[in-house]
Amino acid sequence: MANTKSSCLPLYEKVFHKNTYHRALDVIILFLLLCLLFYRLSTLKNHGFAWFLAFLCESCFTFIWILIVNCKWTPLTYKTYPQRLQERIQELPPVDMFVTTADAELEPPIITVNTVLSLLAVDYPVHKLACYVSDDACSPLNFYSLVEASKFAKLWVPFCKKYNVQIRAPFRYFPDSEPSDSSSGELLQDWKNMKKEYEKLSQNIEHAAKRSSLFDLTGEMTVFSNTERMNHPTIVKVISENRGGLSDEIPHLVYISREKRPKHPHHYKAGAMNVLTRVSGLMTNAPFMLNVDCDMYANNPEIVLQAMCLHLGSKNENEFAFIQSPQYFYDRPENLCILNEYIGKGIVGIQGPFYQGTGAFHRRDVVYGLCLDQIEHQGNIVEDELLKKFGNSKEFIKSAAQTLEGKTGGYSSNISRSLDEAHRVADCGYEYGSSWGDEVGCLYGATAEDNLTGLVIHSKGWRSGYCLPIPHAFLGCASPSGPAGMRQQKRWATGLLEILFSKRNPILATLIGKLQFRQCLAYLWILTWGLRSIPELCYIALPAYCIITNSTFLPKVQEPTVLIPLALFVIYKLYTLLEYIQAGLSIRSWWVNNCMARIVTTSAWLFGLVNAALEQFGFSEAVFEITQKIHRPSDVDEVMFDDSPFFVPGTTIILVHLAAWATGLLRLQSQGAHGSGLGDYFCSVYVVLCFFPFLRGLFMTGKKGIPWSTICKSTALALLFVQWCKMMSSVN
Ligand SMILES: O=c1ccn([C@@H]2O[C@H](COP(=O)(O)OP(=O)(O)O[C@H]3O[C@H](CO)[C@@H](O)[C@H](O)[C@H]3O)[C@@H](O)[C@H]2O)c(=O)[nH]1
Ligand SMILES: [Mn+2]
Repeated sequence: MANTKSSCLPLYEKVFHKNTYHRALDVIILFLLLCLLFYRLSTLKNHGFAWFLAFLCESCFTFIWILIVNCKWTPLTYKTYPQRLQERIQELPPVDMFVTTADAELEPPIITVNTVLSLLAVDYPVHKLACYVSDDACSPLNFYSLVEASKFAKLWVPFCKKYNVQIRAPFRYFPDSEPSDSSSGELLQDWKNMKKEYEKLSQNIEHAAKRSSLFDLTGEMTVFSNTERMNHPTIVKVISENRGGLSDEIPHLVYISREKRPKHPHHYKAGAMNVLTRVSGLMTNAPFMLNVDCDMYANNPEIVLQAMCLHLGSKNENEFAFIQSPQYFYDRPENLCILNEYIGKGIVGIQGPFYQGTGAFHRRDVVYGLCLDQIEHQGNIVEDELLKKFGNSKEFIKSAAQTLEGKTGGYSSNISRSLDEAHRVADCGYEYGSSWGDEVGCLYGATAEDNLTGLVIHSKGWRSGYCLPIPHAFLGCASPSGPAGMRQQKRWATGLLEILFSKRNPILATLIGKLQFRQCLAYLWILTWGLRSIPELCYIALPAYCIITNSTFLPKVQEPTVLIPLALFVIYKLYTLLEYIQAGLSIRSWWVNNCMARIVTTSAWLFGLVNAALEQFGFSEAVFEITQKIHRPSDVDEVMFDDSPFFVPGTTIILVHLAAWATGLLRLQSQGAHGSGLGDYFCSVYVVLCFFPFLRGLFMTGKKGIPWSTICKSTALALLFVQWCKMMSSVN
């Protein structure tokens, strides 16, 4: 009885967020921006170069603001009811879970192991789950760690379920989970045993890491002998197989290191994802696939149930192509928080969130290229067509046809059976002549493969869903600060521009595809990150330029029109501050992020733009540099320097403004009168405050100090700039 009743209740509901005052503020800011532009335009002929440049920059900012307002306009979230889903337990579909790792040093195996353990232990019938780990490092250490982890998992998973443990990644669970004295003796005993076992596991892995060059490559490990990271055959190993008996308490666990050969492009993460998709297609062929980066452990044990509420809950079960949960970080809880809170939820209300590369539950048939309007005629698929599309594996094609016909793969108790074929589909030549990476799977052609793949799915008319449970679904390591963080931001900026400059760009997708117009604007907001560096850099240089050339780019203090830029500045800053406070963040993190945004835009994104331009003209090739995953101490707000070019723009900006102040002061002494106004000086001081870490870095040593080589380069650039300003002022 309860069953029939529960099957009528919805599995999720839409929650529209009323945001009248956000909208009002958004519109006020837009209005002020337009006033400013109008004022500039109407007074253009009375002013010089600075005025014109300010007009150009502000036009860009207005355009970006329109994109942002569009993103934020109709926020939406979904409320899910996993307990209702659980009451229909027999109907739960299988889910394949993918973890990608690519470097045993930058991505320590213990982190990957924790992610895998958290996935193996989620609240979902174990025999409906399979976990596939792709190791692009081809590291025996990774394999060894996973084998050890699977032994530990056989204790850990039952323990988590027995005591309903909330955080199922042991490295996050143990430090602060000691049961209180009042808890049952059994729990205390079990907890202590588990802790001891986990310590043993991490020690084993640590020891193995220390002697990893001397790994004993015998037995199971012989496959790793004579392998190099970029030159080795496919390795697929079933680490743990769930044969469906009662004693099998953990899901299937499979290790995959796809074939790599020096002359074959491997397409980085996208390539790894496609191999995972094919191997899992042969072994378990679940209709849904979750993928996470190796550092993104499942923080909410209900996450699979939550996502399934969305996938299975819509009336025709065809609403969403994928369900995305936002990225959050355990070591920097505030990072990305604002982005997820306002822009993220806003995009959910348009066509759905972007695919973020991790924390997403994809429908397998959509990944295989299914369009929304093809659902009706899934029945008649010709084998030849399939061969052309999916490559030359009869077995894989059989499974793909099943998927496209909507027949969900049943539970596979014997996955080792498919091992031979699995090796074949993971070979580096398998994709030649097929549609993998082009029409099928994760798409190639941009280092931001996630955005590209999601965009193409949206272009086919699909929507995506958003899963925002409490506690957060997945938590990972925050982006590092300093040079490594800059490299990551640069890769993103480049990768996003690669999409913008490609034939898959959102504008074409709206014109000839099914991408909604507002979703197109949302994509433009993210894809143009790299382009923003130019107006931002110009605007930051403007106050210095004006002070040096004794001109101004703002109305005089006594003119009433000065109120427009003043109001814009004050309202915008207070507005963003309010957003932080509403999200429960501190004023300090608001200020730090405000400064970091300026620094990243003018350095990492600038180099991202240069990089993307070079690629367009064939001078450089896209690479995916892996980001280091480490536990960081809490002084992460500090900007760390090295001699990479990333820190040249910031240092130059500081030097240029200091030079401007000196020029201004000298002029004040000699002439008294002044062409630049208070506004120019105020802006200059504000810029210096934003780039304060660089000012401090000039006088510090070690990682917090700017190296001499950078200072020299920046001084040369700053001198050039000052010289150019002088030239300009003598022309006028
Ligand atoms: O050749 C490669 C390179 C990377 N990876 C994996 O890709 C994931 C992401 O790499 P990471 O260095 O952590 O990059 P991030 O910039 O942190 O990743 C973000 O940005 C990527 C590109 O936009 C997305 O793919 C990611 O999901 C998203 O978290 C990791 O699990 C890597 O192991 C591979 O499997 N093979
Ligand atoms: Mn990452």
